[in-house]
Amino acid sequence: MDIAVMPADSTPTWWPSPAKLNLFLHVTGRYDNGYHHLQSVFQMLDQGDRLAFEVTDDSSITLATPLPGVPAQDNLVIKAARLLQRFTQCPQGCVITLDKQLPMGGGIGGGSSNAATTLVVLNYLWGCGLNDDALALLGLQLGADVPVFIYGNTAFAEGVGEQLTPITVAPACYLVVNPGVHVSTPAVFSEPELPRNTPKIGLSDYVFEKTHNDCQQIVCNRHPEVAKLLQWLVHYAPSRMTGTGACVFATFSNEDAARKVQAKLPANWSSFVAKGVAQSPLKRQLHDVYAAPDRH
Ligand SMILES: C[C@@](CO)(OP(=O)(O)O)[C@H](O)COP(=O)(O)OP(=O)(O)OC[C@H]1O[C@@H](n2ccc(N)nc2=O)[C@H](O)[C@@H]1O
Ligand SMILES: Nc1ncnc2c1ncn2[C@@H]1O[C@H](COP(=O)(O)OP(=O)(O)O)[C@@H](O)[C@H]1O
Repeated sequence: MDIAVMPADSTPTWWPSPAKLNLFLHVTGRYDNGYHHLQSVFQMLDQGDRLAFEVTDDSSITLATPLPGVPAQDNLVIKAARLLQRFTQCPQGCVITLDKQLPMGGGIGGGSSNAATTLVVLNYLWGCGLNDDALALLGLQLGADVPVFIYGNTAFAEGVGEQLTPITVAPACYLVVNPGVHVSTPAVFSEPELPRNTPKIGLSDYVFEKTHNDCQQIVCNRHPEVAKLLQWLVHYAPSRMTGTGACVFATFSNEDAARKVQAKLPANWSSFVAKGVAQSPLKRQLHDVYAAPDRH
């Protein structure tokens, strides 16, 4: 799989819904409600899905492009649109088109990003007037990873991933590989052997080599294909699993180097190459739209 760069000027207006990587993921404790206290760096990528929105005068919300295996009422795009409509009592509705490129359930945040793009763009198109903090709070009801996509910055994260501080990391190009196995996030977090006491680090202490992903060993034990992929990739570049898996990323200083290794990948592993960006393409596009002189 090779994901095309998202155009900002095609018709209909496409809105980016980028992927993320967890450059590291430490589990530092557990809340009373069972959720885990995490530390992570969310790296925004320049590649992802894209969505288009057509506003309607009635209140119906429709997804024109259903996802195989995901009933419409469970699709995070529909859930996000309904949540915003209910919260703001907006009388308008919409028809949404989702161009799905990212593998689902791979730890690269596709569903959460789709929800965030829906909240951010409908807030603009419906004229709801919510700020990012309000949208992030709404988004958190849909998933722990939604707020980072609302703010759209590469960020150091704490809490369940909602306490975010922008961070500057070294420019890099990533080869993201999908081993093709499905890993359940709740299953990983309910594993008795999951390390849950990793000492906290400060934002300024973050160094890739001195951090790790606490979920990686558990996932490798349960899914040998992930372990095999990691063993293959580390031969070429520093590599790590993202989130609760199953995707794995290898880090390169430039696109050519990433593409050379991509060309050597065994055919059973799909992959894409993406650049790390400080600000998500969604936020850049939104900024341009708000800055346009003819906006109504
Ligand atoms: C851990 C991360 C890192 O990015 O994994 P990935 O999903 O990206 O792989 C995410 O924060 C996941 O966020 P998200 O996928 O939105 O998770 P949610 O729907 O909120 O939670 C799914 C389930 O995971 C567990 N969970 C999730 C987040 C957290 N901090 N502690 C938990 O224990 C809970 O059992 C929860 O019911
Ligand atoms: N719009 C959507 N895109 C992707 N997955 C979705 C969407 N709506 C609901 N889901 C469900 O959410 C699950 C997690 O999706 P995703 O965010 O892609 O993975 P992850 O949280 O591992 O990065 C999927 O397996 C799917 O069942």
